[in-house]
Amino acid sequence: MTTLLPLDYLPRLPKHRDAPIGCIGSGFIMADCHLVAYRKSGFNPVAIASRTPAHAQRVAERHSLTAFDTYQEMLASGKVEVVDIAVPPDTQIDVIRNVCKFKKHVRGILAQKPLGGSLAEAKEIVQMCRRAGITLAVNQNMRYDHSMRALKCLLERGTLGEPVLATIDMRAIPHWMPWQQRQGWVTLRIMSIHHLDSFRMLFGDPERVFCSTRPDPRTAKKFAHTDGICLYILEYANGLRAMACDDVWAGPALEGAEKDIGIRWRVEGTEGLARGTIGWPDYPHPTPSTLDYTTTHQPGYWLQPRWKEVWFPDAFAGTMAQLLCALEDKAEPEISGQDNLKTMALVDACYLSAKEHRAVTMKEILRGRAS
Ligand SMILES: NC(=O)C1=CN([C@@H]2O[C@H](COP(=O)(O)OP(=O)(O)OC[C@H]3O[C@@H](n4cnc5c(N)ncnc54)[C@H](OP(=O)(O)O)[C@@H]3O)[C@@H](O)[C@H]2O)C=CC1
Ligand SMILES: O=C1CO[C@H](CO)[C@@H](O)[C@@H]1O
Repeated sequence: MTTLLPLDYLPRLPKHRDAPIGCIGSGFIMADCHLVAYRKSGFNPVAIASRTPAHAQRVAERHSLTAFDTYQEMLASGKVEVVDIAVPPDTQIDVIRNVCKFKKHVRGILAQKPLGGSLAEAKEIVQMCRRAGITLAVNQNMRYDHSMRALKCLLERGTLGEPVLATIDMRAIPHWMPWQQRQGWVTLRIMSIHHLDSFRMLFGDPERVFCSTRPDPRTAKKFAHTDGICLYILEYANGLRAMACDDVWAGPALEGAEKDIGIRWRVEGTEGLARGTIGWPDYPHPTPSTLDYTTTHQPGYWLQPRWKEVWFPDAFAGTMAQLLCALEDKAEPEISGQDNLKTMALVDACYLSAKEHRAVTMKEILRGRAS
């Protein structure tokens, strides 16, 4: 008989959910994901401001918030204790610098990924928040994808034994954001950052990375870039190898050929094998992530737990919850700004490895050599 032990695939929620949240930015991710998840979880978003007041007003009406013409006015109102930011990465440092001026009222900031335009900027953001006494968390929300959390639970229980080989195979076309063009980034700092961060959450920090990239033929028609299709291998001291193929081209699927879109992952351990999918945003159809596993502890079966929650928007409850819990516990958030510097460093290691066609250690990047 198969026994399916319950897996902890949901985030820990704070005891009190009434900390007033002020939102900065009113684009896709704020309007369709953060705020939807916060309302579902009983959190307390109260206000919003953006660059264009009419955009903030529109989202305020949809989610029953007070709109302010500028985020400085919102912060000066004294009504906000937690600030949720979703603006383009190259504008995030200035926004955070200004939020820190309101340290009298603001206790926590949830910043979007990537934390800054570079590792150096991310370090500055971490220092600014520390000096202001504000708790900084990062919205690296793939860590709260339900299949990733369930997988982490299996690893912690030893169901898979020692991890030997982990792979992520992404064949999916993200929505492009206009600010990516001025950065010249397509994949590593936008999408691979989730996979690199998830590998860190699951297995810890690797020693070095080998990365190879090429332009994505579709996006190359819009702007020059190097990091379209990205392949990378992480080497861990204990022998584990983690590898990803982030193919945001995914073949000529938008040019008339059939689509084969999705993110698949697999972890092979000495005592078990897990495989799964990350539910790719497919509005209006919710596509939950999946997990199947088999283990020598219960031979002869695939176990297939399922759930109804989806990565977008439900995982955004987790990233806000980790900040609210940290404020409640007076502790560091699970994805603190400080922790996220290592993910930013890993992204830089990938850029440098691809540029110089060699292995790059995390130490080399953390010591100061950036791409
Ligand atoms: N964790 C995740 O899974 C995801 C994270 N993201 C991240 O979220 C961020 C935003 O992405 P997304 O919503 O898709 O982008 P959009 O381009 O849709 O929205 C960006 C928003 O930021 C506002 N804005 C721009 N500059 C400023 C500024 N200086 N001050 C205040 N507001 C500003 C814009 O204002 P306005 O419209 O008012 O002019 C707009 O509302 C990015 O960093 C992206 O990487 C995005 C998708 C998923
Ligand atoms: O972080 C991200 C996660 O997936 C999205 C899917 O459209 C991306 O656009 C985004 O940047």
